[in-house]
Amino acid sequence: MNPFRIGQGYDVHRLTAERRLILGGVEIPYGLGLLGHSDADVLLHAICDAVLGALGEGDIGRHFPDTDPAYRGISSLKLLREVMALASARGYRIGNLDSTVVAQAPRLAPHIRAMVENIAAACAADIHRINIKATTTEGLGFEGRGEGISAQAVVLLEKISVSEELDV
Ligand SMILES: Nc1ccn([C@@H]2O[C@H](COP(=O)(O)O)[C@@H](O)[C@H]2O)c(=O)n1
Ligand SMILES: C[C@@]1(CO)OP(=O)(O)OP(=O)(O)OC[C@H]1O
Repeated sequence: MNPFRIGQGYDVHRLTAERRLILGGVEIPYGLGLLGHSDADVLLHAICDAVLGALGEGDIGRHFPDTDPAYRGISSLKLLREVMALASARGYRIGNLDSTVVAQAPRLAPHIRAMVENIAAACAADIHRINIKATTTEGLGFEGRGEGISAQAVVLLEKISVSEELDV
């Protein structure tokens, strides 16, 4: 049985007026927010896709269709918890998770710790297993023009050993 599974995820959402900006489950004060069927948390969507990829379970749209009213406005932390329940049912937990948010603005550094804590809690993982980076594109491309925000994530899932499950 393979003790490790690796996955990657990528997502983009458009910035628009009259939406709140939510990244990593943290509401960030900004004049614009991300457009989507859910809360459009682009970072959590990339992470969900990375976990689903590691499990060989397709992508977020397959599990939570954007045609289903049940997911309208939903907190993406709930989606991440559901994805992690699937991982746990298969006997996997987060080995480590690394991610990058690409945003020209706002400045995300002051919010990274709260995002890490939210993601660690949703994944039932130690905060030291979760890393979030932020970068601008120096004004280049759609993120640089402030039209949208993208995020990328890579996750390593590790098999929970039987002895650990039994706590012996
Ligand atoms: N939205 C952002 C983008 C970047 N940061 C922080 O600034 C550092 C430098 O970014 P560059 O794009 O100029 O390389 C970056 O490493 C982040 O720490 C940020 O907080 N919010
Ligand atoms: C998260 C879901 C939930 O319906 O909707 P959106 O917020 O539109 O996000 P996107 O990444 O475009 O598609 C995935 C959907 O599963």
